[in-house]
Amino acid sequence: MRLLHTMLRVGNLQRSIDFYTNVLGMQLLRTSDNPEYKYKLAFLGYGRNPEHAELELTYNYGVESYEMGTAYGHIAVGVDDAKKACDAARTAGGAVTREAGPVKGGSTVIAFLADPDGYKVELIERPEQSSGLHKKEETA
Ligand SMILES: C[C@@H](O)C(=O)SC[C@H](NC(=O)CC[C@H](N)C(=O)O)C(=O)NCC(=O)O
Ligand code: NI
Repeated sequence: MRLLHTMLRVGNLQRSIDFYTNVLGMQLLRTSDNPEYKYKLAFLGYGRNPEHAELELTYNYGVESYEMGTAYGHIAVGVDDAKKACDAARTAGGAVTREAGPVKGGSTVIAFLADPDGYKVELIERPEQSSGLHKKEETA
């Protein structure tokens, strides 16, 4: 098996496409429209399945917002420099909700953005080289 995508329901498809491309540097991979069932899809990412997991954005005709609830956490994006990524995000109109800094209880530098619908996006600095998100992290 392999992880293919994560789906988020959004209130304005182009607004979200603009965010994930202009602010987070993703590619718009494909879109589709399903008039029978009244929804549109956009797939974005840093590459295509199966090598890269993708983000699936779903727009339901006429639905401009959703209750975020308390269950959703975040999607995470690896970056070379979290502070620079936050500065670039701000310049591109993105909202930084947690400035770059070590994760609580660890040394890996993280930051958080909010996308146009309020979904949180975690930026993790050089996850491949990080000494661990938490002091007592153990590889399973
Ligand atoms: C392309 C594939 O990755 C999909 O996820 S499409 C699956 C399809 N999605 C929708 O219907 C989206 C609109 C829906 N109103 C929603 O908000 O989820 C889906 O869930 N189909 C259900 C089925 O039983 O086919
Ligand atoms: Ni899907």
